Amino acid sequence: MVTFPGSLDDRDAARAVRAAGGEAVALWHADPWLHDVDAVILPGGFSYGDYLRCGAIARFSPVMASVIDGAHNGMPVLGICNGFQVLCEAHLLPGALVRNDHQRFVCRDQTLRVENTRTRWTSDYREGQEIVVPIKNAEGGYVADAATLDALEAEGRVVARYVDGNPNGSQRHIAGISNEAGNVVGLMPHPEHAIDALTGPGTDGLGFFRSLLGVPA
Ligand SMILES: NC(=O)CC[C@H](N)C(=O)O
Repeated sequence: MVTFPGSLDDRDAARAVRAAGGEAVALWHADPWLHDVDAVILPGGFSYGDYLRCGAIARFSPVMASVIDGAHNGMPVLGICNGFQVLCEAHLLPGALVRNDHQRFVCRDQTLRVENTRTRWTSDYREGQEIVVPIKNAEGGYVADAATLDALEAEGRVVARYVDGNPNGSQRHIAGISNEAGNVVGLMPHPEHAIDALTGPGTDGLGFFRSLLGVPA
């Protein structure tokens, strides 16, 4: 997983990878070499202090040129929260994330419905499964033009949707989407904070990391 200046959840993402049975490799924003990893996670946080727009500066980090190349060649990439913002800024995913409609930072446990299990990051879930993971952001409202939203729905690329209330005004309650090939996924809530019943709302988040490893539930 990549650390940008201002990343916050890189170590939790690494811990989630290890908890799922994988090996976590630390990547640095200024180093374009991906160290032969099999997949990349862009973690949550406040890359470059959220200046300009969340993710807008991180998108130009040296490492992102390699991530973009890899993503186009089928490498699995998961962007969590700030990572989702970076993926949209990098045009690996369509649309944008804007300030929450209520203009406040939100931090709570959130129920999601997993809508698409045919991605590299969601195959461990059942279609329609409801999971609870934390959400914590200021700019989490997913927006796109109507044609893009219709295409995402028609192609089954809405990966997860908010249930029990929309925490940020996201259009069509979208919590996460994938690219056409399903190797790139962006998710606003934080599955890496729900991998240990002792500290999280449960272990529902582990499925994202297990999916990648093909570990059966
Ligand atoms: N938890 C996060 O990754 C926060 C993302 C971003 N800094 C925001 O507030 O929207």
